[in-house]
Amino acid sequence: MPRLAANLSMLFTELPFLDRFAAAAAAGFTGVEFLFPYDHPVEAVKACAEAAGVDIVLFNMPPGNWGEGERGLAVLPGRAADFREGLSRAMHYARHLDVPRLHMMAGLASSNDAGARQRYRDGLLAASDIAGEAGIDVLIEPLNGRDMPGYFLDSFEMAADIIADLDRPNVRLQYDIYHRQILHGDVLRSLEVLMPIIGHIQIAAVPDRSEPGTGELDDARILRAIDQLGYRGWVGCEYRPLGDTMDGLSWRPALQIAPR
Ligand SMILES: O=C(O)C(=O)[C@H](O)CO
Ligand SMILES: [Mg+2]
Repeated sequence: MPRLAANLSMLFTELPFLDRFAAAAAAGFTGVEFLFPYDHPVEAVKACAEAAGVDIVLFNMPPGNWGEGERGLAVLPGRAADFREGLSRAMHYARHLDVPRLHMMAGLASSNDAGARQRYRDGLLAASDIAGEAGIDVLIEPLNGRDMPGYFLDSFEMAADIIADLDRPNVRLQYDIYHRQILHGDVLRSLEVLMPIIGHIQIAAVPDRSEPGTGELDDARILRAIDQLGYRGWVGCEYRPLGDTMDGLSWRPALQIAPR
């Protein structure tokens, strides 16, 4: 079964962020991911991950002013300098924390906007060049419009076309099962077709974004299919627990998932 990473931006939120690393390890996770580490000194994040003995497998590049509604800078006109500064900051954290992949959020714009598409392409090429020097992958993730209205990358087909067009081995797909089901459905077949470009997978039940096994999909069958397709990466548990995080982890044995 795939290796599960605890998303510390959604799980163990009963605790302060830096305490969540130890809680994830105590719950049997060997990997963690999160949205943004930038509110904390990189040395503190490193110390917590090392003390807990967990790998940090993914985090996001700075999204701009999240509180003001920004969800990525790449597509925004006039924000190239902010994007480059964010990329530099993400790289500092990724190098120091030995993190092999970064999610580059796109931002809010129409996917039909030619200027936004060009800015996005330029941003991905720059990120690919800089991250590639450190052996780091840059991931792009289609997000559904119910959770993120107006998000530029709102289609898995568009993401696959962009990845093919760039043809950069370190620009890969962040396949979030939750978004896939809401946007397109057809999860099992799309995992098979897209597997060659998948750099990371995330899971949450649909429609409540809760524990796997509590929604409309057969999450156990999906996780078995991911295994059978030969995926050896991580599956990020990016869900909102219905109650206490630890109580909710009973989904793992229920789906015959042993934390690895
Ligand atoms: O929203 C998601 O599913 C993500 O994984 C992004 O990184 C944050 O919005
Ligand atoms: Mg996701």
